[in-house]
Amino acid sequence: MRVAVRQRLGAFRLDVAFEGPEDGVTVLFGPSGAGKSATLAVVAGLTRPDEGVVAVGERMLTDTAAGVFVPAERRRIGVVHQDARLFPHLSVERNLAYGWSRAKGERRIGWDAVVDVLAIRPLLGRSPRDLSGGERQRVALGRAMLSQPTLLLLDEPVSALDAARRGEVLGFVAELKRRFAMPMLYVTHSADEARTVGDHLVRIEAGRVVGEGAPGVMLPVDDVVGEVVAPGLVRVAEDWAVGRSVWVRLEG
Ligand SMILES: Nc1ncnc2c1ncn2[C@@H]1O[C@H](COP(=O)(O)OP(=O)(O)OP(=O)(O)O)[C@@H](O)[C@H]1O
Repeated sequence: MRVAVRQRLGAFRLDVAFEGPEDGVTVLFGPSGAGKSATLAVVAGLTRPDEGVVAVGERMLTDTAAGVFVPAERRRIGVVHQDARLFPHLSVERNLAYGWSRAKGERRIGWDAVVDVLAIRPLLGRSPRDLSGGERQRVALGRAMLSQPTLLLLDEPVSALDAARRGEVLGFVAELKRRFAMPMLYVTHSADEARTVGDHLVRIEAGRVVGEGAPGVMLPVDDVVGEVVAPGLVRVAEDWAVGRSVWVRLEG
């Protein structure tokens, strides 16, 4: 996956460029207002950048210089939002069937495989209204996967859940990745989530990429507790200090 776009949104300027693995999770993380949603909208094809490219594998989705812009509904991108957005009047099974029916061409991702990986078989006859938040997110993941996406966008998919459910759903995301090798773009403001789920982390602030790397290499120290040992120098716990690049925000 490759994203390199510029877009002016009122007074805000988005100017981001990053690449992510074709069979892993790229996490876009950063504070509120950094431009995460604006980037997702460009990738999903909901907005057109002023300039730049969005590509998944060999497939060019946006290329302003070449006049390429694949409309959102033909991008074959699955999206999971913070709130599952299931159809409340349809059973879990029919919600999944909706995703399945949206697939075009060959179905590489099987119905039973998805249902089993996400452990949602016992829920098939239920109404989304009777599900817990974590269960709803699992069904939303299933519906998105069954539409046979070539890219899965996860927009703060666990932000509305409590800590225990969060871990559980993140485990299912990891399992989907393992089972169905595909690119995923995961947006969050949480450094913790970024480390847990990401293969490649992209930190954005004020519309720009300020650092990227593998979780073991890059240390997104949003929430670090450290000791200021000299102006501009903060010592953090030893086991934190494994990375090449460390972000430390100094206060005062
Ligand atoms: N259509 C628009 N017109 C003007 N400004 C916009 C538009 N869309 C987004 N912005 C601005 O761009 C900035 C980035 O917004 P964005 O929603 O992408 O941030 P974010 O990182 O997703 O934040 P959050 O974590 O709060 O969702 C914000 O300052 C926002 O007000």
